Amino acid sequence: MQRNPSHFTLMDPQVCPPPLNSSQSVIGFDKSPASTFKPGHSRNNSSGSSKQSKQGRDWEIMGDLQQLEMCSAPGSSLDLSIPGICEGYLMKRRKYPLKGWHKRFFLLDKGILKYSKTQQDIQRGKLHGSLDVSVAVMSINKKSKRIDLDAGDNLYHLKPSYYASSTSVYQPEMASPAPVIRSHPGVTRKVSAWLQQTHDIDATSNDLARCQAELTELAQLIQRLHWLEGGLPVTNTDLEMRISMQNLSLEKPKRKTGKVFGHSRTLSRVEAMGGMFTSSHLSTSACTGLEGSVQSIPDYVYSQLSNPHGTSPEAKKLQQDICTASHRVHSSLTSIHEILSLERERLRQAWTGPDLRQNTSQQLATLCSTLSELDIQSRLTKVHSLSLSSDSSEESFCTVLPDQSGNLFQLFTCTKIVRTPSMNRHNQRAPSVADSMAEYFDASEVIVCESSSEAEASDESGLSDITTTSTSEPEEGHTAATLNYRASLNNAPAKPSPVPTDTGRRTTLPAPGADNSHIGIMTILYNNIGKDLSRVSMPVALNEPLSLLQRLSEELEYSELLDTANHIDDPYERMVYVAVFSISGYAWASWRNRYKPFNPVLGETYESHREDRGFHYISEQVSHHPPISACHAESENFTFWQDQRWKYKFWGKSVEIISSGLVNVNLPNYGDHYEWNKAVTCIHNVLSQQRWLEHYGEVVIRNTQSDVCTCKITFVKSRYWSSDNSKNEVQGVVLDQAGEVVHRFGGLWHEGIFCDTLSTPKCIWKPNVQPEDHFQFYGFSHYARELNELMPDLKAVLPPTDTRFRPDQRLVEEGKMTEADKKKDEVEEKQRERRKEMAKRGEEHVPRFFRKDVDDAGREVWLYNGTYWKLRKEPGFSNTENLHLY
Ligand SMILES: CC(C)CCC[C@@H](C)[C@H]1CC[C@H]2[C@@H]3CC=C4C[C@@H](O)CC[C@]4(C)[C@H]3CC[C@]12C
Repeated sequence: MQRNPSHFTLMDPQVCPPPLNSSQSVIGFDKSPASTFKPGHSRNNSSGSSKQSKQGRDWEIMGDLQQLEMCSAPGSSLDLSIPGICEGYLMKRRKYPLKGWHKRFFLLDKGILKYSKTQQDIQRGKLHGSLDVSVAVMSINKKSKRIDLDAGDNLYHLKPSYYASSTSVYQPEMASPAPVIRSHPGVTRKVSAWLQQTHDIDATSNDLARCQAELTELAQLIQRLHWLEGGLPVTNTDLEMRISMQNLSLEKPKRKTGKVFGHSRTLSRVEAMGGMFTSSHLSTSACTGLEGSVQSIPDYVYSQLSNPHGTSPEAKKLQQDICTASHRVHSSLTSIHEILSLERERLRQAWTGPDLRQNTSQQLATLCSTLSELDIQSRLTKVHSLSLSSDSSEESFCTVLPDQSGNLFQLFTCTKIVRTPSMNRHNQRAPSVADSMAEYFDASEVIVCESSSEAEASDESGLSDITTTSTSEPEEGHTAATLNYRASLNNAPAKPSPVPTDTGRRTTLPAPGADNSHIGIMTILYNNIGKDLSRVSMPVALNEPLSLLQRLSEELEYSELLDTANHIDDPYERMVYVAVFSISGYAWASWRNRYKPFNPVLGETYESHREDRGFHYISEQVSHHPPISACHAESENFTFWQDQRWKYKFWGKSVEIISSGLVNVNLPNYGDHYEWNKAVTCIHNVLSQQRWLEHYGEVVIRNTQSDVCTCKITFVKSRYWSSDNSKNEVQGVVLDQAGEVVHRFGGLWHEGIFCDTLSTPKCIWKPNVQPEDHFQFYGFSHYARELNELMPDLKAVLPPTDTRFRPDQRLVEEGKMTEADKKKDEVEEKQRERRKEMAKRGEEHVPRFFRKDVDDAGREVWLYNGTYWKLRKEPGFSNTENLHLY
């Protein structure tokens, strides 16, 4: 199996500046072991380039489109002109509303792909969306003729229209081989703008060309003159050779001869003169009279030529021509010089001017990290495809990446990971990029990651119909409604919080979050290709001081909504409150995109006993393969439980997190049992610092105890123009048995939800105000800051498996990153040893506080076994046998 990235060609060194090397790749690259980047690749090596040989069965790497382009000399058959407009119908996948493939008119112009329902719409400027292809990662599945375009902020799934439906019109222009797309992302655009302004440079090159022509003319004239005199062509070497043959010295002449040979004396004559010819003949007293200086050979020739003695009229004419030509050359060169001086001055002014000076270093830093990420990303994809080359189960997926300059594309293979039941356990394949992302996010060993084609298959099978919604496109109706909800929310009076705000707990963390912007995420993945990633320790600087178990408990931050619901007699209104509770659990996402939670080790627990809120919560990591966190909370007003497992889809720039466990709530006063799925969480631009999170898809809430009503909530995908107003929209309806809308509500999941169909329309929920210094402290809310606090009274009663005792997480909280890194390795190593030991004994880990069960629909669920709080009370964890995980 080939995993060596060494034959990777990213750019042609002859034409382009070479890509950054490891030490340059990321500005201020960190010193952590995981981030030492050793590409060791040789450039311009054919094995990684153009139309790469087949990798595996269906795999093909087309690595060097850009090279072809760049190397093509003027006049070669390759067309280097700016591509024209490319347009036509394509099928675009959408899952909500009207799930399926929809025919859309696409237009690709200057690297921007726009689409609309019809050509007329595009012409009228009525766009449905647009995407900058130059910044997108393109995956091509040759078999199913599918293209996925992931531009970080936008994700398109496309296929030619004639594949999708027989009724659709065949569009030859779209079916023809895809044109090589050249585009101009940010910097290139600026440079080209600069170049366009410098028209004079073009004039300079014209001048130069003219100069060259004149010089050629001059040379011809000289030669003609020479021949006219009956001589042979003269060159420096020629002359030198003859001089040396004559044993002539070019040194200072010893004596001065009064005799001056006329210009018609040629070297052939010199030769003929034999010993008579001395070095003094090279001293042209007629020209310089400088006895002591030795002329250069061209000077000599020139002086000979310019000697007017005994010239024929024809020779005279030639001399004149030579002079005129020389003058022309001189004036051309003068004007070139002037232009260059002017340009130099312009550049100097621009450089010393405030604009550029201020921005340059920042721009450079961004540019460098973008370049390095692209570089690494491309290599990673390539290496990844190589690592899978012996696996025959992949389909032909081809990833097209923009190169550094953004002008051209490089094609690499990506993979389809076929999901087989055996994959959940001991599978033998090499880790994939997708897995790597999964591993990276939760440091687990194997997570199933769907490829796009598989996602489609699962779509079509109706499986995860709701949860895999990745293209819940915004509707015009949504916008108008959201505007109204927003206005209502703004007008709604600020409600005093029903839970006491002063909890007596800490309001800040011991230390601010470490800056991790220098950590190249792709670099980490790249460095660990081919390794078992569970054995690779991720730099702890990427972690926030909370574990996923604690993170899940954050979904109860607005538990008062359930308290209220448990006292509402009207089932429809009750449903509204349950729905808004489910939305409130997503509010954290607008502030938390820079760090990842700690992945709990198997058997890790976390309790949250909130007397102020009237509930107690317990959670446990019940499975490591696949990672499953189970939790359970109880209060007099509700019971809340869920077991979450998630899959990742890595599209090249964004990661979609698809949770598969259901969330459950019981309201004891009415005997209700609500259950609902989770929306998809998407981390856009995951590899860069412009990362942002979005939730989208449809969530359906059912009451398993009564079919009086159901609720549908839509997390609307942001629009392509992505103004802040169109982000984070959410809207829902409560439907009665007949499917009639009883209530409507909506708003933004980070700003609040308004319901206008209640007898008194009202704002149901607004998130708590974020602390002012939240950016400094991991984006944590007041609530999140309290989660890892270890008060002395708690310390005495907690089991040693509680997350609060995790030493690495505690060190991160204290800002001691180096120690934390070391401790994290130890904790992970301990977990591996425990696993090995158990395997040796043939034992399987049995969770302590949860048991596996099967629900009415036949799904595997993890339910609380009711022992935690009892044991905690009697005999107390200090008197029980506990696991010692850290
Ligand atoms: C590059 C890194 C540092 C970016 C940050 C990644 C963050 C945003 C990712 C990493 C792990 C992710 C979490 C993994 C699992 C779940 C459970 C699911 O039911 C809701 C989403 C949630 C809670 C995810 C939210 C986003 C998350 C926290």
